[in-house]
Amino acid sequence: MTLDRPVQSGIFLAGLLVLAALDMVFAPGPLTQALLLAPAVALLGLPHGALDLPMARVLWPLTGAADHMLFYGAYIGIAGAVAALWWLAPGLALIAFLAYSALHFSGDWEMDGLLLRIAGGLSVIGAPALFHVTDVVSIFSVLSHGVWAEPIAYAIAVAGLIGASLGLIALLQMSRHAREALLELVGIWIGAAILPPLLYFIAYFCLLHSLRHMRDTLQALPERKAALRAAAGIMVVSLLGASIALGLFLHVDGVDLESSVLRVVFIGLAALTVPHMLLVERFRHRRLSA
Ligand SMILES: CC1=C(/C=C/C(C)=C/C=C/C(C)=C/C=C/C=C(C)/C=C/C=C(C)/C=C/C2=C(C)CCCC2(C)C)C(C)(C)CCC1
Ligand SMILES: [Fe+2]
Repeated sequence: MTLDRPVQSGIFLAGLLVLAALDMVFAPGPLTQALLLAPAVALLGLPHGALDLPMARVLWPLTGAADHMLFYGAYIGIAGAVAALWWLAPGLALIAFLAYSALHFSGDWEMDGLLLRIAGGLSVIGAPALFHVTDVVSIFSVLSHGVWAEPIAYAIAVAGLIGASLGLIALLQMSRHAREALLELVGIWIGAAILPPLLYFIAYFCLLHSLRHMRDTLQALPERKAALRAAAGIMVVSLLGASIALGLFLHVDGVDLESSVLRVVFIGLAALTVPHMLLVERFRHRRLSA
């Protein structure tokens, strides 16, 4: 299966339709949404990061156990430093998370030129806050323990507006790239408008970002079967880590289930994103200059 661009856009749009139908029929509350988010991210989102190990093996000659230990240590060390920032300065950590996420997600439109790249990155993060600011503020409050949740949500709504304006400018230029990106950007804006933020995030992150990244990375890796085997091992370790973190929040901290799930998912992703981004950008450069 080649999973070309029209297929990728189609999977995303079909996912949005399914989630919209689910939302209309069952109207899941915040706890159910969080309980849908966790397995979706675990099954469809985490694997794209699990390919970081095979990617690193292409970037550096990780031959023996010592090289691997060094890589794991650096990866977990960086992720741990980000998690510590959430502990020490949750408001700052949330701002940084949203900023570097917009940058990372903009890579999904890398092939469409700078204007659409910025439009995509800002729209993904800002669109839900523009339509559902109260829901976004309450999720941010859980993540940042209430610190700056409201101004941050309003700030990303403004970023979303800028993203939409840049997208419109790009569309008016009517380039081939703009036409290809059009369906995805329209999907993002309609999805963010009609779906609760967490369901919208499942559709974008699991069905567009993660699938596109996995397809591009697997195509660029020399040995796909070995890469998938390595990624499977990493998945097992990551899921074990996430379960331990969830248990700690629930039993040691006594936080309720919904808040615990939101923290494990988003703070976990925030921590993994920094080493993930560093690797992805390096790999991208290598691919482009090859
Ligand atoms: C290799 C390795 C590993 C693993 C790793 C992994 C597995 C990774 C992953 C990674 C990943 C997987 C990443 C991801 C990312 C994500 C992101 C970046 C996200 C973001 C998000 C956001 C930003 C959101 C926002 C919001 C909210 C929160 C609410 C609603 C609304 C909105 C949507 C706006 C380990 C550690 C084991 C070891 C060492 C080595
Ligand atoms: Fe990613």
